[in-house]
Amino acid sequence: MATLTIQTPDDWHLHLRDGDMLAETVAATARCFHRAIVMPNLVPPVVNADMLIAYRQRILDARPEGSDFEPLMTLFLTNQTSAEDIIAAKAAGAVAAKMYPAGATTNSAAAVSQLEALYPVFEVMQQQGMLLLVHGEVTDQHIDIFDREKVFIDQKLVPIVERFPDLKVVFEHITTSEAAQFVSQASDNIAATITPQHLLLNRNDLLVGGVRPHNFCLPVLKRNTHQAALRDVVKSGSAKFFLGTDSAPHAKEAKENACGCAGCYSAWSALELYAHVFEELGVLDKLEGFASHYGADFYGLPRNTGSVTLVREDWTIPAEIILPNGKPIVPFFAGETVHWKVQAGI
Ligand SMILES: NC(=O)N[C@@H](CC(=O)O)C(=O)O
Ligand SMILES: [Zn+2]
Ligand SMILES: [Zn+2]
Repeated sequence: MATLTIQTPDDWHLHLRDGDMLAETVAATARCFHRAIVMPNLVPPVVNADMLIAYRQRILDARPEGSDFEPLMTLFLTNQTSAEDIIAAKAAGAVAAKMYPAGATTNSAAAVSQLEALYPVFEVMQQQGMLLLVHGEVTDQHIDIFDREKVFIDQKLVPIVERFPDLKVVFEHITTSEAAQFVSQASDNIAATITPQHLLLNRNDLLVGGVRPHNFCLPVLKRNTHQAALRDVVKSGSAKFFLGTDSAPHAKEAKENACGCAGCYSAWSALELYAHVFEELGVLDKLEGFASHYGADFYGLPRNTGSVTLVREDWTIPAEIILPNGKPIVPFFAGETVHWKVQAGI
């Protein structure tokens, strides 16, 4: 049987949620990832050091027996975030701060409405060596949803990168050829995460033959030429692009809804789906760099010491997962057959 062993990977973009959900989400990620960058878009969001410390503890408490999973915490930027907040968050162990344009995505109502007003905060982050993570979409009513990432680059990201050349920026969950090109050509302080869904799917998978709410995430899936551009950059093996699942669970009833939530719960199959893509591209040998090396290197953290083995074996992603509160979640790719499986018990 074919197997593939790689250094233990990390997930550089993850939503664990809170409360009851943590028992499910922490275990699902800890089955193969040692660390994860934990997104702060709770309700209310994680806006200060005290909230960050308390949230981190709730995550640690939810770890399965024997797990050494390590959450890497992030601060949610708002119009009110101050230099002191950044310094306190850093002292509390935050590795990054997350910038959502207000209203861009799930639970971002409290986020930033005037990006330029945050420049003094970026200045302090640059000094402190704290990374800036961005959800890169503008929110202007008149900008088409398929163009929101591209416009964000020109209007928002280029000025930030020019003004703060020493600030490390992760352009999260990129979805377009423009973003792939921008990051490729930018300085070494700019990198990007790529999700499994944006490598596997394009907007036909969202809309042809009926609306597929479980393929709906933000930034929304784009046309196949953009998907191809993302596949090209991972195929190239560039260290500027690394694994960030953006696994983002929502209750089934919130996804299968007249106003369905954005987010794909991919933690059950994420590493396997990346392996599937890398195999299709004929570059399985490049999975380890993408999943286990480049993210840690960019964040300035040590690479993991353990290893994870994937076995080439067909299995089917469950149709539903029942949460401790009895509510079902439909995982990403539910009912589909995946050809790789992470070996259990490592
Ligand atoms: N990606 C998504 O579609 N949703 C994320 C938020 C985000 O990462 O933008 C969520 O928190 O549900
Ligand atoms: Zn986002
Ligand atoms: Zn996300």
